[in-house]
Amino acid sequence: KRHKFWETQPVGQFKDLGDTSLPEGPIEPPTPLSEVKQEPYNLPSPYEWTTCDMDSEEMCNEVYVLLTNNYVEDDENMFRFNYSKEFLRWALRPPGYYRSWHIGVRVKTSKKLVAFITGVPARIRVRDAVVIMAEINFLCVHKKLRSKRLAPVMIKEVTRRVHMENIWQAAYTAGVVLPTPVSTCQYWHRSLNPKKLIDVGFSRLGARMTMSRTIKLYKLPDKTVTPGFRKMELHDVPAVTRLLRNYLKQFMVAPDFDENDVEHWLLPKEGVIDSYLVESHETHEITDFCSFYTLPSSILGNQNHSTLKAAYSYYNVSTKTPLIQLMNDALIVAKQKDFDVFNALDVMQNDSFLKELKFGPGDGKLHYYLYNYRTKHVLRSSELGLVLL
Ligand SMILES: COc1cccc(CC(=N)NC(=O)c2cccnc2OC2CCNCC2)c1
Repeated sequence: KRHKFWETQPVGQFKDLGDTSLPEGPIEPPTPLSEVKQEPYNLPSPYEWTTCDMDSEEMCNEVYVLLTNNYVEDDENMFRFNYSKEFLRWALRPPGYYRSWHIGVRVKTSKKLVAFITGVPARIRVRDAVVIMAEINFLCVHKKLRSKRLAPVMIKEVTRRVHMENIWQAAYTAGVVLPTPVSTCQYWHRSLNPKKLIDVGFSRLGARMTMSRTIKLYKLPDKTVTPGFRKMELHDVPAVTRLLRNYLKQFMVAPDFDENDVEHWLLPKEGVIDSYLVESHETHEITDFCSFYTLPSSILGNQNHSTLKAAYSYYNVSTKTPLIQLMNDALIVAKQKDFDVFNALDVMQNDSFLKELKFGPGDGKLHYYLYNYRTKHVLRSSELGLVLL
C-alpha cells in the first residue's frame, strides 16, 4: 500500500492538491506539551534507542561508518555519499542544537549502531511567516535491516523529540516522491576533472567527442578573475549577514539567518565549507558572495578511484559582479582545490548560470518537503531559497 505511513501524518496529501481553498500555514495546531508522549516509541524487540553524542570521537566515528556503508546512493548504485566526520559535526551542531535530536538505533546485544536520524533547529521563512522548524536529515537504516519498517518509527521518534521542544514544523528533502513536495528541483553537475568522471562512469564521453576535446571543453583559468575576490573571514560576518538576508527576501522559502547562524553556516572550514566574497577596493563594501560545501562520494567498484571529490553549491549572492562571473570564479577555486565535480540545484537564480557555465543535468530530482505546514501552491524551484546538506 503506497505511503501507508505518510497518509497518517500532517503533510499535504495528494487528494488536497489543487484545493487552494485550504489556507497556507500549519496543518495541525500545537499539542499542549503535557500531552506530548513523554516516553520513546517502541522499537522491535532486538533494538534500542541511543543518543549519538557527536562530540564523542567514538560515537561520531560510529555514525560516520554507518553512513559510509549504508547511506544514500545514486540511482545506478555506483556512488554513495561519504560525509566526513568534520562535516557531520558541523552539520549537526548549529546554534541552539539539541543533542537529543541526534538519534541512533543499536542492536541490544551487540550494541552495533544500525540506524540514524537527525534534526537541527532552524528559523525558516515561508512567504512572510518566520517559522521555527526542525531540519531533518541523515535518515539511514543499515542495508541488512531494510523493509523492517524501522524508518516510520524513527520518524515518529524524532517528531516526538522535536515536539518536546515545542517545535511543530519540519523541513526535509528526499530523492523519492512522498506526499507532497513543496517543490521539486533538478540537479546539475559541472565537470572539473572530466577524465576521472568518465573513468569512473559518472559522465560519458559526448557523441563525436574525444577525451582531449572534452578536457579542453571544461578547462578553466588558473586564477579567479573578479577584483577583490577573497575568502570570507570572521570580521565579514555582519556584512555577509546583511547581504544574504537582503538577497534571500525574494524567495518564498528561505532561512532567516542571523549573525550567529552566518558565523556557523558560512565561515570557511577546511574540507567542509568554502565561502568567498567580493570586497570593493575603493569602498571596502562587500557586494557579492558565493559558497559551496564538500561532500565526497565513495565510488563503488572502480579499480583506479575510491572517492569522487564533489563540491555542492550552497548560498550565492550577486549584487555587483554578474552571477555568471561570480560562479565561474567559484568553479575556478573548486578546480584549484582539486574537486572533480561541482554540483548545483536549480534553486534561487542558479538557472541563470547552469547552461552557460557548462553544467549538465543530473539523472534525478531532489524533492523538498515541509511537515505540518501547507503552502498555497507547489513552488517553482526558483522560488526556493533553502539549501539542505
Ligand atoms: C555522486 O554521488 C552521489 C551519491 C548519492 C546520490 C547521488 C545523487 C543525488 N541524490 N544527488 C543529490 O541529492 C544532490 C544533487 C545536487 C545537489 N545536492 C544534492 O543533494 C544534497 C542535498 C540533499 N542531501 C544530500 C546532498 C549522487
